Amino acid sequence: MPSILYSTICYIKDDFYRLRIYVDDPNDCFGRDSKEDDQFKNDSFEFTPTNIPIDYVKPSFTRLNFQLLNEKNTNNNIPETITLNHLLNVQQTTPLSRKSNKNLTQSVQTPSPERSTDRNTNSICTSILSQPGDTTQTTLTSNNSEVLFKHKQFSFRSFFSSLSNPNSGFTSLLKTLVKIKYVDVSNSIQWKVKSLELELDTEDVAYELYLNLNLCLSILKQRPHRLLAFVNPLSGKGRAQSIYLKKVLPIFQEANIIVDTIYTERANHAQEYVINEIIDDYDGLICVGGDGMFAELCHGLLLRTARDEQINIDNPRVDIIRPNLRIGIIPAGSTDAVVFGTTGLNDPITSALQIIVGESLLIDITTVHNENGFVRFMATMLAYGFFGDIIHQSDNWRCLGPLRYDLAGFCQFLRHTSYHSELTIALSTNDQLEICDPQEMKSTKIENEPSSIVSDCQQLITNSPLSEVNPMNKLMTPNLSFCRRNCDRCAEQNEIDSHKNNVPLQVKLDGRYTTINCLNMPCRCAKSKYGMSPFVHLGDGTFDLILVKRSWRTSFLRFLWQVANDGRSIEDLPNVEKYRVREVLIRPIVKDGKQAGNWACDGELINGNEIQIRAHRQALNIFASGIQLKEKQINLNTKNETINCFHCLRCKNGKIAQESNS
Ligand SMILES: Nc1ncnc2c1ncn2[C@@H]1O[C@H](COP(=O)(O)OP(=O)(O)OP(=O)(O)O)[C@@H](O)[C@H]1O
Repeated sequence: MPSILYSTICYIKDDFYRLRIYVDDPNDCFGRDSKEDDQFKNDSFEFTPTNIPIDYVKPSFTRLNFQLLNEKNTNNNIPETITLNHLLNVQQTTPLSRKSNKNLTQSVQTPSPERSTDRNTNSICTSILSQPGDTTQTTLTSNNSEVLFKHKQFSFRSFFSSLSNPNSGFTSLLKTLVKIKYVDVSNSIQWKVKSLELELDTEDVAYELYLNLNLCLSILKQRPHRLLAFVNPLSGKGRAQSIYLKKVLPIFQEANIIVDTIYTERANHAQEYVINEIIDDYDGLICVGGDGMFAELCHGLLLRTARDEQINIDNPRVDIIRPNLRIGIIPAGSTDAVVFGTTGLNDPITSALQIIVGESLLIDITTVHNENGFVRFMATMLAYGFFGDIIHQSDNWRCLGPLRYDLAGFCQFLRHTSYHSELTIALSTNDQLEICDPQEMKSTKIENEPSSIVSDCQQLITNSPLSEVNPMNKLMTPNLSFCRRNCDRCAEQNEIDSHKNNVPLQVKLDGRYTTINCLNMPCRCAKSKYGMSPFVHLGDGTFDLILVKRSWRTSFLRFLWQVANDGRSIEDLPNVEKYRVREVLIRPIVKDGKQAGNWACDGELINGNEIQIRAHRQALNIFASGIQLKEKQINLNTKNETINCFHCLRCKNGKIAQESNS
C-alpha cells in the first residue's frame, strides 16, 4: 500500500489539487512495525508532516501525486503522478497575482459532497493554515530516524534556504509559488521537459514544499552531478554546436549539472584526452556528434581502463573490463545508429534527459583483432565486402559530403563483386537450442554452397570442441524479439556463464559472399527503418552475423531493399544467412592475384588478412534507457507480424532531423 510522506493543498491553473509525496514500494521495505505504519497509510490524512522523513524516501518508488479536488473535471494536462526521479528542478518564486489565498480557503471550505475524502481534505488544509511559519517542526516515527533526519535537515535547509533567498535569510519571503520542471515520459520514446506552477496558500507552506522536494532530489544517487562533454563542431554538417548550446546545455543547467565542455579540434582529440588526462572528477563523459564521436569516447575509456588494469589488449582472448564512467550520447551526427539503437530515436533532448535522470544501459562491445593484434572496438557494425568497399571508395570523394556514400553505393552495386571467404563461427549457446527443422530450411538453402564442420578451426578461436552434427541441423532461428528496456534476454546469466563454463558450438563456412556483416546493434537510421538486424540484443554477449552470398544482381538489390524497408525478414531471402554468434573469424581467400575486399568497422576502414570479432557482454555502461516498447510491441515475437513496430519513430525521423537542423 502506498505510504504518504507529505501532503498539501495547492492551486494549479485555476484548479485545486491535493499534492501527495508518497512511496509506492511493493515490498513495503520501510522496516517499521505495524503501529508506526498506521500513520503512513494512504487514508490517514490526519498525518501531515511538515518535513519529509528523508530516510524513508526510496528514489525508485517515490512519486508525486496530484489529485484534483474541484467538483468539475478539467482537462488541463496535469499529470496524475510524477516519479521523483523525473523532477528536474524546483524553484520558489513570486506569483504574478496573489489571488489564491482567498480562493484556496473558500474552495476548501465548500467541499464537494460526492467526494468521500473531502472531510479529510478540509482537515489537512485547516491543519496547514493553522500552523503558518512552523517550518522547524520535525515529525518522525522512529527515534533513530529523528536524529539522522535532524542532522540532514540542518545542512540541507541552510543550503536551500540560501539558494531560495540569497539576500535576507528568512525575513522577506514573499513567495507562494513553487515551480516544478519535470521530465514528461508519457511518450516513452520521446521525452520532453514540462513545468508546473503550484500556488500555495502561504509563503511558509511554499517554502516547506520547496525544501522537501529539493531534499528528495538531493538523494538521487544515480544522477550525474558533473560531466565532461566533447563537442565535434563538424558533426552532422556542422549542427552539433548549435544543438548543444541551444537545446542541451540549458537543460543540464536547469538540472544543476555542471558540464565542462571541450570542442574537438581534430580527429582523435577526444579519444586522446580521455586516455591521457585526469577525468576522475566526472560522473560521466558526453559526446555531442555522431557514431564516430561515440567510438572515440568508447575507445578512450576502454583503452584507459585496459591500461590501468594492465591488460594485454593485443591478445585476441582478452577479457576487457568495464570502465566505471558512463558515456552519454547527444545525437548530432549524420547516422546516429548508436542512439537509435539505445533510445529508439535520435532526439537530442530525449538523450539529454536520459543522461540527467541517470538512466543506465549496459551494452556489449566487441573486440576486433587481426593477425597482428588489436585493431578496434566495434559498437555498431563491421563489414567486409560491399559495405567496406563503399567506405573505401567514399573516402576518396570527401569533397562531395554525405552524397558520396550514395554515389559510392551505386558504383559498388554496378561493380557487383563477391569475395571468397572462410568463416569460423562460435554460435551463441542460447540460440543453439532453437534449431530449425532441416526440412524447413531446405527451401531457403537451395542456392547455398555447402557448409561444413571442420576439424582445424582452432587458429584464433580456441578451447572449443567441434561438432559432428550436420550443419544444416544447426542453422538456427535466433530468438526474434526486440531488445528493449529491462530486456529478459540481456538480463539472463546463461550467456555469460556459458562463456566461462560451456563451450560454444563451432561451425565453419566457406563460400563466395558479396558482403559479410557483423552487427552489434540494429543499426537503424534514417535510411533503414528497422536496421539491418532489428532483433539483435544489446547486452546478451552475442552479435548477429549476416552473410549475403553471391547471387544475381536483382537478388542483391532485393537484399538492399529489405535493409532499407524491413530488415525483420531479411534471412528469408535465398541469398542471405543469419547467425547469432559470440565470436567469428573471417579469413578472405585471395587467389590468382585477385583483390580482397575492404573492411570497415563502425564506419572506419581497417586492415587485416584475417579478422576475429569477439563479443564482450555488457562491457560498457551508457546513459540510455533502452527502447521502451508498449505492451502490443513487446508481444510481437514473430518477424512476419504486420504491426509496424516503430511506426512512431518512422514518422518522426524527418521531423526531428528538421528540428535538429533549425
Ligand atoms: N574537429 C574535428 N575535425 C575533424 N574531424 C573531427 C573533429 N572532431 C572529431 N572528428 C572526427 O570526425 C569523425 C566524424 O564525426 P561524427 O561521428 O561526430 O559525425 P558524423 O560523421 O557526422 O556522424 P556519423 O558518424 O553518425 O555519421 C569522428 O570519427 C571524429 O574522429
